[in-house]
Amino acid sequence: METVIIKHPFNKRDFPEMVIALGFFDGVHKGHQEVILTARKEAEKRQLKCGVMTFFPHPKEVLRKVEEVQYLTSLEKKEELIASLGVDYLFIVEFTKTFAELNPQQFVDGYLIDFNVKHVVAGFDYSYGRLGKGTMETLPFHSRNKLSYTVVDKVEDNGRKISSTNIRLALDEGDIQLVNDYLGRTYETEGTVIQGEQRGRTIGYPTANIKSTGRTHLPTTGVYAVELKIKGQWRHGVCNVGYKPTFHDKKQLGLSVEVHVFDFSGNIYGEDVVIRWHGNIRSEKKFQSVEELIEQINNDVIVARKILKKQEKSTSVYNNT
Ligand SMILES: Cc1cc2nc3c(=O)[nH]c(=O)nc-3n(C[C@H](O)[C@H](O)[C@H](O)COP(=O)(O)O)c2cc1C
Ligand SMILES: Nc1ncnc2c1ncn2[C@@H]1O[C@H](COP(=O)(O)OP(=O)(O)OP(=O)(O)O)[C@@H](O)[C@H]1O
Repeated sequence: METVIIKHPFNKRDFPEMVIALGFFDGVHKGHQEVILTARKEAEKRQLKCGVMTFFPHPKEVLRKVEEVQYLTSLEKKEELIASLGVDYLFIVEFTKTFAELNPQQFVDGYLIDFNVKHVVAGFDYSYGRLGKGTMETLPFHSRNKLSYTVVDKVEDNGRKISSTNIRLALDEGDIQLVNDYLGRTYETEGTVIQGEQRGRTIGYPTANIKSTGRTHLPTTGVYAVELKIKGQWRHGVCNVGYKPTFHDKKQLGLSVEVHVFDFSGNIYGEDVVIRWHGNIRSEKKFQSVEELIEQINNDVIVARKILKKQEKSTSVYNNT
């Protein structure tokens, strides 16, 4: 797959005729996979190349609908996932205020027709152009019938749309099961191991304190069964996301993410790591004594091992790397 970064206005380049899937695609969840795989099928049918057009940063952020978007996938991860779906071209269009001002006609002319797009695929709720005024139904009009299109029906779960927004809400509720169901793979976040307070080892549970890379959407505070990829190897563990209320009255130190890796010792400060989130165990609590906390962690480890053993039997194709 070739990735092409587009800054508006861009220097026109010749591309082969193609079918294109349109959307932001944060998380590359099951709904997105359906859209992209439909584009691939349409491309094969027409013997054309298959492209995906996405944007960066998130339009909601540029249009100030939200202060900051916490992403489900970094740009690199999104690229990797889209490539694994057999796409030929990924266009990452820099989303700026000027780009957002393009009306539907200008978007269709400048970003679809000029890219040699012949057929467009998007979901049932996709819109484009200034104020989202262009829809799939207006595409023949705006393209003077040069473009045909396929609309993908809503991919849903119990009547609820599988969407990036609903996955973020599930993370905010610590519902990892739902997150992973919607993604069709296990949720991952990237980070670096940093220095903690060095207390972990004194209570018998040394932890790797992890600072997330970029603007990652973390699960809410609580204890989780996880895998941690260290130096290329996946290891089982248990993770606490929180403020350690047993030791700190207020949220003094900010949010910490720490993983106790089972049967592991070694200095990993400064290492880049990946956390794979497998299941929620409980909420974070303030304990009256360190002994009570240790007793609870002993139990967390047992529960985490059970969850991880169970998931090993049902590993998704995405989880092989
Ligand atoms: C599995 C696990 C569960 C934890 N649960 C809690 C908790 O419920 N409440 C709390 O105050 N701290 C909890 N902690 C955080 C410990 O207080 C923390 O690991 C310890 O203070 C060491 O921190 P440090 O690595 O920054 O030195 C948990 C840690 C782990 C590994
Ligand atoms: N559940 C779904 N079923 C069918 N198409 C979908 C689904 N979710 C997204 N799409 C389509 O995938 C493309 C990318 O959508 P987009 O990036 O807006 O995802 P989203 O999950 O709807 O995001 P958000 O929650 O931010 O609205 C669009 O064409 C959109 O219509």
